[in-house]
Amino acid sequence: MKLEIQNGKFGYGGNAVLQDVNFELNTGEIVCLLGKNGAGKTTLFKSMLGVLKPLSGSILLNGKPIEHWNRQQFARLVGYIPQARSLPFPFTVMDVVLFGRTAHLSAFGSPGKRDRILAGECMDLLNITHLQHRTFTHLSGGEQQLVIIARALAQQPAFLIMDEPTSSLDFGNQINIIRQVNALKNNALGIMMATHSPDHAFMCNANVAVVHQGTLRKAGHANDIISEQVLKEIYGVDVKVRPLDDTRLVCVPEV
Ligand SMILES: Nc1ncnc2c1ncn2[C@@H]1O[C@H](COP(=O)(O)OP(=O)(O)OP(=O)(O)O)[C@@H](O)[C@H]1O
Repeated sequence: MKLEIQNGKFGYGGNAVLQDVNFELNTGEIVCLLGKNGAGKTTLFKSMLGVLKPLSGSILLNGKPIEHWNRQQFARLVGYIPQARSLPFPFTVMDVVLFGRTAHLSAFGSPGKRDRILAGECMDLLNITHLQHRTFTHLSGGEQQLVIIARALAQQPAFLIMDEPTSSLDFGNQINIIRQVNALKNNALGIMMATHSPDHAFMCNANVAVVHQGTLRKAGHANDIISEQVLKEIYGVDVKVRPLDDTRLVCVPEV
């Protein structure tokens, strides 16, 4: 399956944030999206999800424009993990994770035993089973983020769009999410993940796309794209890119 942008121009009220965007995400692929604050990563995601109408150009899911997809069918195939923020969900954690099953239920259906088992498995993967009876709004920001990720996993989409999923997580949970992302890729999901840590792209052996100067560019493997020069150009800081072993590179900022 393929999620594709053709000649996309995206923005607000007629003002373009990004233009000349051509891109494709395939199942079984991880693309890490880099770009400085305000570059347009969330704008790109909102456009790919059909929440923000493109100023021009097309977004296609399996060759069909996304506006022609039935919303429930689209939601079965494309999951979204928004940037961490306090969502007003006065529900239990189990209920929030079960919301991920909504697109799979019939019009008036409610989640059944299989949905609850799946929700439980997703919570297990993220080590949050002990939170299942807690009220979502009473959790810490990082705990809420893990619940939102579990909800997206319960959706069992073909594509997962993740907007800085690790930003509010402690070091251990960040690594757990990166491991989950790698496992999902092996299960043939297509994943696009915005991150402010270029090392995530090395850890995921991912492809990289960069939002910079009003467009999306440089799609290729992390080892080919992420260089000291590119990081200086994007973030304006000096970073050494060094081999950790035969295959993996790491970023070491100069301070
Ligand atoms: N609803 C909106 N109306 C008008 N302009 C907006 C709106 N949302 C975002 N913008 C502008 O679009 C630009 C891109 O914002 P966006 O949120 O896409 O950046 P980002 O790359 O996700 O940033 P960050 O890394 O800080 O999350 C910014 O200049 C922002 O001010």
